[in-house]
Amino acid sequence: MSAPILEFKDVDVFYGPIQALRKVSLHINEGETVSLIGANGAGKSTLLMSIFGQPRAANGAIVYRGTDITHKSAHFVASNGVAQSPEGRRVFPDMSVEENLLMGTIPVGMDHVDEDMQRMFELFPRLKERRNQRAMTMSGGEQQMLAIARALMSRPKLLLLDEPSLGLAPIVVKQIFQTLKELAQTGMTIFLVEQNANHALKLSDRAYVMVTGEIRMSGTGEELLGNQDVRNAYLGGH
Ligand SMILES: Nc1ncnc2c1ncn2[C@@H]1O[C@H](COP(=O)(O)OP(=O)(O)OP(=O)(O)O)[C@@H](O)[C@H]1O
Repeated sequence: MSAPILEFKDVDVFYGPIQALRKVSLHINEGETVSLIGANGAGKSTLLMSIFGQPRAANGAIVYRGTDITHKSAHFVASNGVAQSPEGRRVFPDMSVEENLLMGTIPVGMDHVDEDMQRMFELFPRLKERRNQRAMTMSGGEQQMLAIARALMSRPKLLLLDEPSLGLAPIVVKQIFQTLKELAQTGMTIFLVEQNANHALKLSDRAYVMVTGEIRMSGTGEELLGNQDVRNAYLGGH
């Protein structure tokens, strides 16, 4: 078993008087695909954003590659190999596909930009066809591909994905998850936050279930897919 690349140790996060994360402990090993599933408002996005210190953990520790990053800046975390495809994609609407991809190099500089852009176009051929198109004119699925590719432009050691299936048609979700599977097979470490438990659990080596800010269950993707409580709560009982 490889070493954890990321660990949460008893992390509490508050928004004013509201406690959004409660004593959260979890870990992600190098090369793993791990997902965090849970309902609306469970705290999944908060957990991802707390890796960048926004919001900051009030108690506990977040450790990345052996360094306590609990009080580090978002810039420190990003320039040390963590990249995120945020909830709602947040592509730069007036910029072209290529310009959006260039923005992804900001944390690390442009030394490998041509090579990396080619790599993104191989992973997402649809982006190659649309390289000069403004992001705002692209479909939701294409924007999602762009958000993932933009994150990959910094050559992350850990890729965070917040709800990549959100608002997309089932066939597009299938394509996105197929690409994530290919990415995982290259050895990329992926931490995925999803409401679409079915796709997330099928893709993942391991997963955690979050309910109102607490980790309630964990196991392999397969174990959780077969768990009746998980099926009732997140898979429509089937
Ligand atoms: N900026 C904020 N200020 C106050 N409360 C917040 C803020 N952001 C999130 N919360 C609250 O924290 C809790 C967790 O929200 P969070 O967005 O992390 O959940 P989530 O599981 O990602 O849900 P969703 O899938 O709907 O995004 C919710 O009760 C939410 O209302």
